Amino acid sequence: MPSSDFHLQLQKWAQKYGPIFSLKLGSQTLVVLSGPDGVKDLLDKRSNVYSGRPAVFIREFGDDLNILMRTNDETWRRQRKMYHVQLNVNVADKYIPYQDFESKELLWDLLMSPENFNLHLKRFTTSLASTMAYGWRTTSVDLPQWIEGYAVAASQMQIMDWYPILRPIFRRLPSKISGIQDEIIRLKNIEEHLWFSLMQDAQDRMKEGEMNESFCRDMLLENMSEGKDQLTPKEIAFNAGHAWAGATDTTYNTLQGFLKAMILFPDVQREAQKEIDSVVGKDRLPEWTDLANLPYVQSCVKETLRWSPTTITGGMPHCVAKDDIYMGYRIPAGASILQNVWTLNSRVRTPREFDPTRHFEDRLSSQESAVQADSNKRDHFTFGAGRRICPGLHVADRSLFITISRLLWAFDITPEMDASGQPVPIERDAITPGFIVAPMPYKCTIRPRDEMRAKIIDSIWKSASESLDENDNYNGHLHRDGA
Ligand code: HEM
Repeated sequence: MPSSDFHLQLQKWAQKYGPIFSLKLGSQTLVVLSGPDGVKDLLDKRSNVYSGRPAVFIREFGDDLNILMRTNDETWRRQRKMYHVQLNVNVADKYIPYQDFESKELLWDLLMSPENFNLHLKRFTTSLASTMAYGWRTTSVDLPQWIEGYAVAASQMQIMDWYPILRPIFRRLPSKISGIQDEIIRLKNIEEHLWFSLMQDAQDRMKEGEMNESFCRDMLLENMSEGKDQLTPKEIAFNAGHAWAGATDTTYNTLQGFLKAMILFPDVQREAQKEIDSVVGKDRLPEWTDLANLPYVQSCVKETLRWSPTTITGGMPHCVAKDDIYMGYRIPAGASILQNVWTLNSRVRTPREFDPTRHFEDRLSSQESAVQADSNKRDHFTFGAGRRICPGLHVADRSLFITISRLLWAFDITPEMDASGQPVPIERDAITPGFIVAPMPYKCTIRPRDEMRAKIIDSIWKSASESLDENDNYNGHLHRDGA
């Protein structure tokens, strides 16, 4: 197993062994799907047996309420249903006022200090996620560090995933030898306390009559009505927390990929700006309602998700519930099923070219595209598949279109120049290691396209920020007015 560029090794193996092959990790089997048909035939069509999650060791600490990791049991079904009810295509528009507002601040931040573009993108995505999850904004980028702590602890314990037989021994190790167990318990306690206090805060604000929409508030309201699929308070607290976590890095990394593509493919940037100028004009920002009239920009969003997939191996593997046969191969019960997203997204002609025209005929939303009967026509595989497909994809579609169209309307995005006037080179395919990846840090120059646009950004942000209270938070009118 390579310690870096795992996706490239998977691609090589797919070229050698075909669209389905397996790896033996200790005593465990990992089946790798690298072709659209395998994804459709197994994860979609046989979703009754391919929708579990592998029993990774870290799940044994705490109550296993992280929906991404939980297997598809009764609790997952209720948790997932709540996501569906609150984030489906008919209700996803309720978050547009937040996307509108936060993207206005993003434009203004970039106007003021473009050299800090990465920090601004991070604040933007974190704040967007916290407003959608809880209804309050994040004005700084000091994220809870325990999320990263988890990733480190989980990777240190990977051997226990490959050899489950070692788990009882590991659990008996004195903490001064293992140390990791204590660290995980500490992180779990921090997490639990945080999710509960945030939910409590949402409840307090509801009592005070606050009107702002949020996933947490809407779950609490939904749960008050009679129904057989009630969630416990702890399940609500964890659902909200994991919506926040699920929405943050994914959107942040995807936007970093977009800016990088614009530097590397200036003709695409110009073409998209031309479309925006002819449809939207100079005097106003693009809106979600412009989607149908901006096919090239919508194609840029699709191409960003294809070209720079943050969930490069599908986020978290699925797990198969019983022995199965596919294309003559036996897939054993309990095997993990990994979506080789990098390879799946690279099956097009000239895959490392950022070419929105390949999506030009495809006006489908991410959800519609992901369930197309002809799986070869799917725009990309970055949101996963089957019953575990990302439930936040309608919200993500809106966040990405609103932000990308506005960045293109407002700015020219170009490479940074060195002292001799030459562009600082950027390695096209360099990405961070891990399972949720981002482009390796790069430099770029972001300038308003003209003086008038700079003035418009300034005045739009000034008037938007008038709707904030003394704590820089929404004052409750934001949603109702859509202002
Ligand atoms: C560009 C943005 C995003 C990308 C690329 C992305 C990608 C993914 C992927 C690949 C999965 C696993 C799918 C599978 O197992 O087949 C997933 C799961 C999930 N995503 Fe997203 N996501 C994004 C945004 C969001 C947002 C905005 C939210 C919430 C508002 C969200 C919430 C979740 C949740 C809760 C799960 C776990 C679902 C389950 O295991 O049943 N994601 N996402």
